[in-house]
Amino acid sequence: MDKLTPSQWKVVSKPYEPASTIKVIAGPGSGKTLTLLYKVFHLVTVENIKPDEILIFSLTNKAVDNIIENLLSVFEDLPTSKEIISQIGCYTVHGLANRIVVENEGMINIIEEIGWRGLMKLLPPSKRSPHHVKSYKELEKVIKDYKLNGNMNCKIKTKDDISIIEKLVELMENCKVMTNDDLIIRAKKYLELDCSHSNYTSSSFIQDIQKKYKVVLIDEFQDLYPSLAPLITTICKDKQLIMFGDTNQSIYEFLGNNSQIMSQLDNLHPKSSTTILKLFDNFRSTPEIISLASKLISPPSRENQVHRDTDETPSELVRKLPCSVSPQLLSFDDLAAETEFIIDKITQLICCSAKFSDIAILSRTNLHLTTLANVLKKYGIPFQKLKSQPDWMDDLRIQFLLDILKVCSLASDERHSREFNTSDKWQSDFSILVTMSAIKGIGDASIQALYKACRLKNLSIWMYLTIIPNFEWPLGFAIKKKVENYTSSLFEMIENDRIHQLEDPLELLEEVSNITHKLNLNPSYFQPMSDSQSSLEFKTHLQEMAQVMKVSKSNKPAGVSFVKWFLETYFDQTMVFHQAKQTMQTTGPGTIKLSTIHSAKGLEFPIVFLTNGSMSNFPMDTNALYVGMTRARNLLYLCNMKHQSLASKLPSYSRSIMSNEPFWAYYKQDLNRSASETKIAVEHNIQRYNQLRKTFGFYRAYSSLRGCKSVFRRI
Ligand SMILES: Nc1ncnc2c1ncn2[C@@H]1O[C@H](COP(=O)(O)OP(=O)(O)OP(=O)(O)O)[C@@H](O)[C@H]1O
Repeated sequence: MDKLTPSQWKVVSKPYEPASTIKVIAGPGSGKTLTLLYKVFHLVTVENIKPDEILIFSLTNKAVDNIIENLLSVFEDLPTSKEIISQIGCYTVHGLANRIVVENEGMINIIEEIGWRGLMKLLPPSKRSPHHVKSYKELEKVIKDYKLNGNMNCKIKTKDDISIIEKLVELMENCKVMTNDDLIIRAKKYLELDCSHSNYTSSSFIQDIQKKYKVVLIDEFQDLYPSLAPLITTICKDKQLIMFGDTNQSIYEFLGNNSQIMSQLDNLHPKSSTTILKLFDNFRSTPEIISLASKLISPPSRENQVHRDTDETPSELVRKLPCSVSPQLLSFDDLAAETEFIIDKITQLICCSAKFSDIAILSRTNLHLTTLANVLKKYGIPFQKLKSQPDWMDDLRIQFLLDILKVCSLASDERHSREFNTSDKWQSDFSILVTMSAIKGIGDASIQALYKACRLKNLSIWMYLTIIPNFEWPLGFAIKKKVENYTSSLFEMIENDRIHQLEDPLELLEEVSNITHKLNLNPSYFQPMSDSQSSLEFKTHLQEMAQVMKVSKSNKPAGVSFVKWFLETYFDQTMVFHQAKQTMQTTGPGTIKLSTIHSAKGLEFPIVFLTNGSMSNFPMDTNALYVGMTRARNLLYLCNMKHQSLASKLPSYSRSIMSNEPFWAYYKQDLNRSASETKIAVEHNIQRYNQLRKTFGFYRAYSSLRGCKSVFRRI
């Protein structure tokens, strides 16, 4: 721990005190995460706080992954390190809420794109006009507004409209379909249920939160938004709350103003038990990068100023020496010119001392990253997309398979409880509507007529289809045939309870894929997945899903059906698996990282390309730009970045990066790499680059690159 600075040590050594708050304000690269990790170490080894009395949470999976991974190295010298870490509670806010709700309600559905599209089918055509709700995204917003405010979005205002939305909300309720906001509200409700006033026995996790945890650490407090406040304040009250953050890196303002929740957290414990500390240093970026990035942020406000108790002064801000290369601001006429510049620059860097794994390309949109990924692929440059969740979970075809699994599992449960009037009797409806909506030829009118008939008979859709003779169904002959095909494809799984007998993940996946194959699905429902790479991509995603199923199988408790266990826990299991896989990938030959700025939060890279993509006419949000810039340790290239604070401060080109030997010596030292052979290599590197430049055909791009010609001439 001797490497901690005095200001970091001040945070770490502050004694444990119940019902108190330590707020640590810390700029990018100041060692916030490192200090949090050592704080946990100190709590366990010096303050006698047990690991299972510590709860850490953050908003993003990335931040949580980062903490878990680094805790291992902080505790590695202790013989029981793995055991200690497994006892510390480390969650995203939604992961924690999910655990509370699932422990109390069993399987729930967090609604995704395919679910919203299914719900959209229940809107009468007249309500799907530009004057009403024209896309599933709009429906999502209308329902969110309705649930939050009880009143309607301006597009839906008549009584008739309201009753339609009410019915959709009721369907969601019955089928335990939740948005992320619902999840948070529901978790808070369970936390507040008082055992003494009801028959309710709180789950073990709730008891842990209420009674066991003594210290709650929040990383990246600037990411919290107002609707999380009730849950978070309930969890943190009367514990020692230690929170780390930097308001300049607040990039979730679209979810609500961070200052609202912060004022509630700031006032959670009495002022006399609240300490504000600050970390000053920047260990990450070169002074050149920091100097440009600091132009974006306003000077610290009085409240955030140096705390009386700190030993250091802000003048100690930058720990690294100048590197002699300034960040470069470039503008391009079109996307092709920008991407060719990036490829050319990567070629130069790789021909010097950089590895692919040193480089990150950050953009604000996923769409732009996909374009860049295609270009990298074309040039054979290895890359990896950093995502908050793995690609397979975003694949609509996989979401469909998961929905079929849910139909089978839930409808089979309903079959068991037919005699009893349990609340579970409707739960399969949502997944049935979603999956039926994807079948070729079953139109919205049929779906609506069927759903209405089920409501009239007070039966779930599956019960209606299996109990009521088909001549009573309010459907035309051709549609009846399709619906019959649907029920007969699923019949064996549900009515004979085969779904709960299948214990082998691959067998289960095979059977459910066969069912899907029989359903004659409408390919347009799964757009934009219909291109030539699509089936290869699907195969990869299926393999990844199968791997997660195997992990799930390996930790399934006895006496629970595999499908139930998998559906309840696959989200958490996937995250563990995803994280392990990303760590493994860093040890290979190296890949360039592609990431949105949001997904790159909390990470650092030796070289960063920050691009605004096709949004070049729109200035980037200041905080997002600040976060992006401060991910870079040594080299920063800003492409098409329009911002008032940067425009007039365009630095001139630095000398060619390839022949800048002092820089490469600096670079290797910064990354603890051997400094030998730098000198001999320069000529050779330039030759190698020239060869690659010819192979890649950069001369063609040369004429279309504006502002970059000078770089080529100097080589
Ligand atoms: N006391 C220290 N001595 C040497 N290096 C340090 C020290 N503290 C932090 N670092 C290094 O500084 C870099 C940034 O640290 P860290 O990732 O913890 O910063 P952060 O404040 O969480 O940044 P951000 O807010 O941008 O996520 C890391 O490479 C870390 O190892």
